[in-house]
Amino acid sequence: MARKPLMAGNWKMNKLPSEAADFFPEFLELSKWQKEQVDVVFAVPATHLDRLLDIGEESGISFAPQNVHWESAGAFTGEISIPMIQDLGLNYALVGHSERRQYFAETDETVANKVGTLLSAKMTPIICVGETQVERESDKTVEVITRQIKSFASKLTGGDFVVAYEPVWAIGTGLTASQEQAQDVHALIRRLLKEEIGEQADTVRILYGGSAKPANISGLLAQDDIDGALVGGASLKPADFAAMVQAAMK
Ligand SMILES: O=C[C@H](O)COP(=O)(O)O
Repeated sequence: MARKPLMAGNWKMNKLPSEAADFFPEFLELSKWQKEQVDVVFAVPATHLDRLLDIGEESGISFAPQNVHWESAGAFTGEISIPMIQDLGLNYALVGHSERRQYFAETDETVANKVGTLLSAKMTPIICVGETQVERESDKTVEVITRQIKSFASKLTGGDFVVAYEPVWAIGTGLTASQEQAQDVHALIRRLLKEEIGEQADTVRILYGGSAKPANISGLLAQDDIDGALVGGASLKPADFAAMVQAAMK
């Protein structure tokens, strides 16, 4: 089944709000991005979102928060709600990134709650899963990915969502999963989704993340179940991310 590729940048905690807009003219010029061919999303710090609305409107780029809370409002100091994001007119939100799981005590349960609230709000979660180096070396990759996918499966009651497979050992390390390693886990994720949601699993986009860059993106995108990428470091450089979006248009 042909799925429209999705190239997502994750800026993490980088760039100042006043610098953010400067990125896009160069990116658009270099990428010659055709929005009919590839979707482009940038997950940026929440402080940047409001400033980027005009660029999103003019270009068709989607902007997204890197995290949201599952409750709609209340006494949750420091958190951002899904209605706040929707009020800006945004559609995507990143959830369950391994850095949130590792440093901010995000659990399978909180990820599932966020997925449920986003889907109820008709938004599109980009749900991150992935094993650590210790888990891979002890042959626990299948077990961990299965647990993570099943943890939010009961929330998948309709609506669009994206899964990002990010082996934790490949994030920001320069180590990339080989095309075969990545394809094996992507195929596993699609099989697990099929058990939960049937044939709709064939329409779900599964992104690869972990030291994806211009030099390795084409090989990854050539795999049957790799429908795009979630890109950290290389998404901070207009020329690098432009080259990756171009690779996804071929
Ligand atoms: O969300 C993006 C990932 O954590 C990948 O980051 P990276 O491309 O810098 O390895």
